[in-house]
Amino acid sequence: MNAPVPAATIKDLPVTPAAPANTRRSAHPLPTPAQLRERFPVSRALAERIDQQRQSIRAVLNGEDDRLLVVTGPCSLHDTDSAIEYAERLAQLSAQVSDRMLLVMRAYVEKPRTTIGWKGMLYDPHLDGSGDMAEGLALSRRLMLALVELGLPVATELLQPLAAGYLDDLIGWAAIGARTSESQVHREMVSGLDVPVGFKNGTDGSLTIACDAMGSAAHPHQHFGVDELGRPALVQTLGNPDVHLVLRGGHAGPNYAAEEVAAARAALEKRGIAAKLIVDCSHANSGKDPLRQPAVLESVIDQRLAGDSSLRGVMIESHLFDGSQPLSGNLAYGVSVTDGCLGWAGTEQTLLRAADRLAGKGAALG
Ligand SMILES: O=C[C@H](O)[C@H](O)COP(=O)(O)O
Ligand SMILES: C=C(OP(=O)(O)O)C(=O)O
Repeated sequence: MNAPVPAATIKDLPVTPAAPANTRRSAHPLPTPAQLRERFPVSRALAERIDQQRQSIRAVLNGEDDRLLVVTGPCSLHDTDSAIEYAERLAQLSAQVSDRMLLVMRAYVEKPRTTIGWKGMLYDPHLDGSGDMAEGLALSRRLMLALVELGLPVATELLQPLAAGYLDDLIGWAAIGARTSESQVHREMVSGLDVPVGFKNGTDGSLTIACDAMGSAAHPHQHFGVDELGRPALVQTLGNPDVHLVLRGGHAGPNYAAEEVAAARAALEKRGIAAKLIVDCSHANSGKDPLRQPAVLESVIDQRLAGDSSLRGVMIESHLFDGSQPLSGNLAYGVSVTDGCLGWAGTEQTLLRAADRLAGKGAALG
């Protein structure tokens, strides 16, 4: 094995002649995670509350608390007012169902795209393609902080590993999306997070990549990264014990029915991974029709009531109003600008009904 090169020797190495300028990109400095955390700090009391929220989520995922974890909220956050209004309503609803459900608000500021499209508040907060990421980072952190201060845990998808350090002290639960579950870089990042993380199955429906992801993320890693000051760093991680599978359907159709859930459970058990499943009621499980999400949730409740205790949670894409709208012209308040969502009225009714059924008070839909 080669001996490490002493720092002094590295300094003395001849400088490589500058490569021709790359005309295909330009770089614009951004604040570091440390700067943004200092600008929008988490108080000690709030940090303790977030830690407690993570413990509660872990208890549900581990089956020590038999409530249903419900991650619900907009497909993407694009304006502060509607996000705050949603969080206030959700906090009120949470108080009504908290004996049967643990509600967590989706606060997604990064969107993975199949090809191209708006990538979320963090990248383009003015919604006009100007790509003001310095403002996007600040707005995302400020808004997420405001949402947690309203009382409920927040959930987000961690898409760009470099962005995680700006937000990961605020979140109670995170997802790795269907398009990135197979990525080594994302698995390494998750292995160093002190947050429960769900890996989604692939867009083709593959469970294998998510199972592989869980195996990898539960292990220690050494990987390339940046420190709090934005400097290149060797990052050493301990492995994340709180990883689990999110069933979101795939190109061949949904995967939330009892038969597919049993197959997922068997796939995990074969690898010696405890089956803690979350069903995403949206995406390929609803055929991208947001109004079909209640039927998916209903099936999950049926399966729970029939004795399937591996189903620990659900995800719902929900906003103040039904549907979605294109990102052009005057935007309607409280309507998603990415995937279609179930409106608040439908969300509240669906969750109250599910809570009643879990409490043994309601009957299945005929
Ligand atoms: O949840 C959101 C979308 O399904 C995901 O971002 C992909 O969107 P797209 O296929 O419209 O790019
Ligand atoms: C993009 C999302 O999901 P998926 O990765 O399952 O497509 C999402 O939940 O916003």
